[in-house]
Amino acid sequence: MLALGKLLELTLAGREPAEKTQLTVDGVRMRWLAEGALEVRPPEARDNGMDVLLSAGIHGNETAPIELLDRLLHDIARGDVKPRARILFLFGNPAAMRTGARFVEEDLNRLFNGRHENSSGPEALRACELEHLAETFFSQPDRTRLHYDLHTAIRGSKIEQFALYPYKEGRAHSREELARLRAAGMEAVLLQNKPSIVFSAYTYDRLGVEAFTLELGKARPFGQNAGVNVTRLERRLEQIIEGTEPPLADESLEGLQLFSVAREVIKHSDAFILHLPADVENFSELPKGYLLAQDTPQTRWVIEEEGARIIFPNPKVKNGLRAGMIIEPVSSMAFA
Ligand SMILES: O=C(O)CCC(=O)N[C@@H](CCC(=O)O)C(=O)O
Ligand SMILES: [Zn+2]
Repeated sequence: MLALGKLLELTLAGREPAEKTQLTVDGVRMRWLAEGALEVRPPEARDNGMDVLLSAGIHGNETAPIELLDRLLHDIARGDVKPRARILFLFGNPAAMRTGARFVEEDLNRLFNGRHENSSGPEALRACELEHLAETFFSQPDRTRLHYDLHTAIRGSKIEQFALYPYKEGRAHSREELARLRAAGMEAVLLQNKPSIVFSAYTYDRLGVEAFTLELGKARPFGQNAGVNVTRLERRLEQIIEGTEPPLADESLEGLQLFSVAREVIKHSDAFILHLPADVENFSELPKGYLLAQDTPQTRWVIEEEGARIIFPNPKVKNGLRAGMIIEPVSSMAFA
């Protein structure tokens, strides 16, 4: 296999490849761009006009998606997968991946859309670099643009695999993309209703990409991901890359649950208390009237929404950051 197919090995070892560009037997060009960043380009005659950014390891301890991208890249380097799309593979936070930690100094996925400018640690520099890599990759005109930022969650979940769909004022969420997510095995989509500072929100908002954060299961160390079933996503990614995907208009949304964000719970101070058990699962239901969290001075989050659920509860985040999201169901009729 071509040495550049071993991007994960290079990244974990903190090494640069001796040769920065290599060609597969099928004439697919692989180009190492920076640490954890590799561009794959089909021969011009085979290029189908699609640009796909696949990122993982934005949180260093979320290894199942990293292993998935590693397998895809091996298959391309061996010539077993023959891309018709241009692809940018990104391993987001190599330093955190090397230590198996979510981050080194601060959460990389809270530093996009300009937030990195207020900070100077390793993650701020990396967020800036990732923005530039994505911007350059998506700078070619008149191409179809897709970004899947792959994650696993800190806790278990009542709905195992789901996507978060960023928001931009005046831009509609796409039914075809929802159908593609369903076909890729996602069981739910959370439709955001305000701008955000995560990586997928940057590519969606600033670069006009159809972009999503995908949650694939529970975070575990390398080699311990047998419980995270990414088969449907992996097959779909191969189809997207090879340009063999069935027409999206024919795909149904059946089985896809839709939610929207009712409220974000922001931790303001060290006095923040979250009234949930430590092992609560994502998508757990919250009854009306329930005191979910409190903070000073006199800030209380009491559940008012019908059918409310919690995702990503985390009282340990830094002050000023999201400590959970209260979400509510949305009818899929809007996309009928
Ligand atoms: O399990 C958790 O609490 C966090 C899992 C995770 O990393 N989720 C992403 C979601 C990004 C988004 O809002 O699109 C994150 O929190 O960065
Ligand atoms: Zn994550």
